[in-house]
Amino acid sequence: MAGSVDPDRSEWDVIVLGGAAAGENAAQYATQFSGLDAVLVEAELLGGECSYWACMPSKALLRPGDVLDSARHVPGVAPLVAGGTLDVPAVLAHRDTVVNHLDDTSQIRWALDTDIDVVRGYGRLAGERVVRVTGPDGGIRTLTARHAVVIDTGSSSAVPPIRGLAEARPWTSRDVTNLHEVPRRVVILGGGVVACESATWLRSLGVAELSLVLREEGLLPRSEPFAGRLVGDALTAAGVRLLPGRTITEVRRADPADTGTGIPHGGEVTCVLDDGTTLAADEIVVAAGRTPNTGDIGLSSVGRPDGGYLAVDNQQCVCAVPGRWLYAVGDVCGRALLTHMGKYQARVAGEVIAARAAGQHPDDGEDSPLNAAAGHRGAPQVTFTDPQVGSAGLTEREARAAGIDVETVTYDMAGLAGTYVMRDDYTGRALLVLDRATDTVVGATFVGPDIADLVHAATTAVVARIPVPVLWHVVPSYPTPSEVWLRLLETLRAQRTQARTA
Ligand SMILES: Cc1cc2nc3c(=O)[nH]c(=O)nc-3n(C[C@H](O)[C@H](O)[C@H](O)COP(=O)(O)OP(=O)(O)OC[C@H]3O[C@@H](n4cnc5c(N)ncnc54)[C@H](O)[C@@H]3O)c2cc1C
Ligand SMILES: NC(=O)c1ccc[n+]([C@@H]2O[C@H](COP(=O)([O-])OP(=O)(O)OC[C@H]3O[C@@H](n4cnc5c(N)ncnc54)[C@H](O)[C@@H]3O)[C@@H](O)[C@H]2O)c1
Repeated sequence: MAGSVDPDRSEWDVIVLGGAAAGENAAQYATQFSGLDAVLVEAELLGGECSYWACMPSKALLRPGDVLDSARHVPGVAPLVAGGTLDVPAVLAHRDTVVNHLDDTSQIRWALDTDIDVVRGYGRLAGERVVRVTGPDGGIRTLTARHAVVIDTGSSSAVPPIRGLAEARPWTSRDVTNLHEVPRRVVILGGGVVACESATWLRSLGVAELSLVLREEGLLPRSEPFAGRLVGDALTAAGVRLLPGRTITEVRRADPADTGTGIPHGGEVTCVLDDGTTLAADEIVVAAGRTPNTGDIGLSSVGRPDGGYLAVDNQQCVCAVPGRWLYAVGDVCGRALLTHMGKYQARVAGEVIAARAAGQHPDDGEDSPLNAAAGHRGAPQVTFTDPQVGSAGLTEREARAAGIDVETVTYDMAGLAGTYVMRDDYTGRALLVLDRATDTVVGATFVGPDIADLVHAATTAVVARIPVPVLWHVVPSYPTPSEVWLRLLETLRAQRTQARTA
């Protein structure tokens, strides 16, 4: 579907460069009650990476394996699924439905229904409040913003400079989320979130030989160490080979080919490891972090270096650009590479833009609704592995690095009535990180099946700085996994009593 606009129009109040979910939110929040108008400039598909090549397809691929595994551990249900495997074509067809068959018609319709215009093409800044767009036909349009430009150009898979790797045309997150053929043997480079989630669905879809090569000693290096251990134990039990403390030094593929997204990009791949051993596979997946899409968006035209993450203040205004007209939201800021955090930043940026356009000077005090510091204090994340890993706020390591007087408390998630009735093999653990000085929770991590929804309570506790004595009055329902909060408080009290009497 084409964009909406009069091809001769060249001026809007707000221009959003990059039409992912965060950019859509920035446009919506800037315009909805202000009388301002906005345009989204999008080079590929409105909705961005999350909708088509990241969160949504990955969760569609993970859910069937999760359900099957749960069923295998519920007495009375287990015999119904014994020996069963996933219907792979049906799983991939459902994934295609979830990504709208890579068609953004419904997103364009949402934008137009919300009175937000869309220009298709690749945009670059060309001076203060000016964006130059190269359209699909090669034509160039110059757009001017009366008030603000918001950058939401996102990030792409980083491909490390390993000899032969780029030439071998490895799968990136776009291929592994949009796979159309399941390779028999796969090597994954990386041990972070993309590596662990991809390993989980590839194994459930039937990859026979799956190896993870990670340079750290444990998986999920940004999480609490016990999270990586529990996910690693489960992957190993599922037959995945973990190669911790290893890197790939060279990749060889005789016949790399542009076969299309999610189809093996050629024949056999040979990976040479740093200990001299080799791994043969039908595909290699690079899951080695992200690179911000800032190398070719005209930053030098506004006095900023091309490339790298964009430093922003707590109202998402790009630092060191005079006049407070340039904002950035989402992965390009490098603050938290998560869809919900990008959208949160966008809500703040949009309202700040509307307020400033109305001649106001929006309060940027720490707990003001127009300051994004509070939300980042409790930033939540769920990694949809088996077991899931959910967290909010700081890890113990981060809290200590921030100079906090740290106290921790941990509890075995299997010791709860709510998890006991859930399945016959429940394994999990919870950890709270507390600030002794304020007696508040500054971080929390939960690991276990179906813990995703525990995280929001933790986010609330961290963001609202709820004191521990008040948390005693926040009563969890019985029998649910939320009872872990009560058990953590009881354990904390016992620890403190013991420390006083020791
Ligand atoms: C496999 C995978 C799974 C993930 N799962 C989750 C999850 O479950 N939950 C979660 O919260 N996060 C998840 N993430 C992270 C999430 O996808 C990103 O944080 C999110 O997509 C970032 O959104 P964004 O707004 O920064 O931009 P992006 O989604 O990266 O999109 C940027 C948009 O800008 C466009 N663009 C770029 N340059 C230009 C230009 N010059 N002109 C015009 N348009 C341009 C692009 O075409 C694109 O549409 C996952 C990531 C991956 C890789
Ligand atoms: N469920 C979710 O919320 C979800 C799911 C997927 C991705 N994401 C987001 O996407 C982002 C990207 O995920 P990711 O897993 O790619 O990144 P990551 O930062 O989580 O992990 C990157 C991994 O690659 C390794 N690595 C990096 N450079 C390397 C090199 N040169 N050689 C060898 N190994 C190297 C790192 O050591 C690490 O193990 C994350 O920040 C995450 O927030 C979120």
